[in-house]
Amino acid sequence: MSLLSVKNITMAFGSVTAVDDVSFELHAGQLLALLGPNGAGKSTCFNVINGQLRPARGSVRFDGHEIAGIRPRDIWRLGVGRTFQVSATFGSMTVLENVQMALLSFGKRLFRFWAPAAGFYRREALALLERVGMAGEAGRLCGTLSYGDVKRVELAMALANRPKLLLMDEPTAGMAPAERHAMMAMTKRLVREDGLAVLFTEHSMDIVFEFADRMIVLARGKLIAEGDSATIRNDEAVRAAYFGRLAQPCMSAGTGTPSNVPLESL
Ligand SMILES: Nc1ncnc2c1ncn2[C@@H]1O[C@H](COP(=O)(O)OP(=O)(O)OP(=O)(O)O)[C@@H](O)[C@H]1O
Repeated sequence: MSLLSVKNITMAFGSVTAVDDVSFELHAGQLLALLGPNGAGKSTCFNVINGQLRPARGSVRFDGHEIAGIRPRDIWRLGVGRTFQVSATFGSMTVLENVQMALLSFGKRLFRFWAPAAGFYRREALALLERVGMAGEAGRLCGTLSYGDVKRVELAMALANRPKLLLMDEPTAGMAPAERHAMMAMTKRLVREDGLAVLFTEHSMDIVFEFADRMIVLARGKLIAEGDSATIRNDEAVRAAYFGRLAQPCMSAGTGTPSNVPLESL
């Protein structure tokens, strides 16, 4: 059975239908890429799933619960985590303290009265940092880390909630090529080892084709294709609506780095 089942969701802003009757499924232990050109509706889809937007129509079922329209915090509590494009860490706190804060935030709901005695989850925080390859940097201030290392800490923080589903918004944006590769390899390991489900947006097609188990493609709010990399590469609708634009590689918003590589070169 699917962990996440999105059925016929529609979301409009005035006259713009940002997401138009979109349905897809995601299973535990899968890495699913949500693709589409700028303005296709990817962020809107994310925001519907994490509760920031209530869809006009449709259903979002997660782990046996209908979550469309319920509060983001309640969705988070059910096990939907999220990483953001903008940094969510405190630069003046250490790597360890940032992760301890995330654990405290989660722990409060389970051990509200025990939290002060919990040693601020030092051991648990170190274990999470170990998983993302950052235990050796535990004592450093987050503000002194490289961009790629901040992203690793953010991943550890997102894992503190023990999510079953992680939404990752352009996890490799702004990273150097080697960092991008390492980040996605680590994410894939978590997916395989923990049975985590990951839904991610990504403008770098080389990353998507290398790491995603499956991909879905939106164009002007509609889901136009779904499948593995071979299916997506050869899909005429995708080439026309999305990859056709790659003949002139565009720049990824905010990063100033080339966001796409031509389909022909993959
Ligand atoms: N809060 C809003 N108010 C009005 N229009 C919005 C709002 N959010 C999104 N839109 C519109 O909905 C459409 C889909 O936007 P969305 O941000 O979901 O696309 P996207 O695929 O995430 O784009 P990008 O890759 O550029 O982030 C766009 O036409 C956008 O202008």
